[in-house]
Amino acid sequence: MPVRRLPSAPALPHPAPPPRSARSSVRLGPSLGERRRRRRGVAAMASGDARVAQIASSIRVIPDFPKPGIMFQDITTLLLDPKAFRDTIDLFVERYKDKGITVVAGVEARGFIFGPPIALAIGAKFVPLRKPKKLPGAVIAEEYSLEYGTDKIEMHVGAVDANDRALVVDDLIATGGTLCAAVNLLERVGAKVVECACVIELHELKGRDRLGDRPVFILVKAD
Ligand SMILES: O=P(O)(O)OC[C@H]1O[C@H](OP(=O)(O)OP(=O)(O)O)[C@H](O)[C@@H]1O
Ligand SMILES: Nc1ncnc2[nH]cnc12
Repeated sequence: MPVRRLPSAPALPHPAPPPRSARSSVRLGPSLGERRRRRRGVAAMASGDARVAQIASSIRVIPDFPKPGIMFQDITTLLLDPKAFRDTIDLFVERYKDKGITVVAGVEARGFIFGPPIALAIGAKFVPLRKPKKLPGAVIAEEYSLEYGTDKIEMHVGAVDANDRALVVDDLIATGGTLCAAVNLLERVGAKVVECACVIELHELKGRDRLGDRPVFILVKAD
């Protein structure tokens, strides 16, 4: 299998930060990490938590994938960095552990990476929202449009009910179509959607607008 070379994508994008003592206390313009993130199309969301900057710098951006013009936010490099991965899960768990959430719904495929560890840590069940024809039982389905195409997600009937308080987890919000479809599935069975949580927001695509007043929590904003 030929290996595709990605000149703009570093193999190991996690240079160790300099020791605190080596950093200047006076900032003349953006930090080196911030300049790197901006060059690569990723900006840390101003959350005030130091862990977010490291998470942002661990995400690789691949231009023109899967189509020309798309800046693909690749979270697989975040997964290569155990500290960044753990910090990502911890930040979500810290936010949701006392919110009475009974179900974490993860969207295929990348919501299956972040959703289950959050669900286990907060003592909630995990429900996979899957692409069509993958779930064996009776399902309800929602169609939606994407930044690069259309798709559908399905949920098992009976997995979630009107007594549930739900958290929807995915890696990224772009146009908001996927999260909107996920929220619709949960609300159709009467669940209360407490919040949607994503690692990355492509804020220029205004996905939040599509979700109306449903709250979305994100760690990293990308251009
Ligand atoms: O906000 P939206 O415009 O709906 O886009 C966001 C969705 O797009 C990506 O998944 P994708 O559909 O590429 O599927 P995959 O995770 O199976 O590759 C991403 O993981 C989100 O689920
Ligand atoms: N730019 C992007 N990067 C990664 N996943 C996406 N899903 C939709 N747009 C995306």
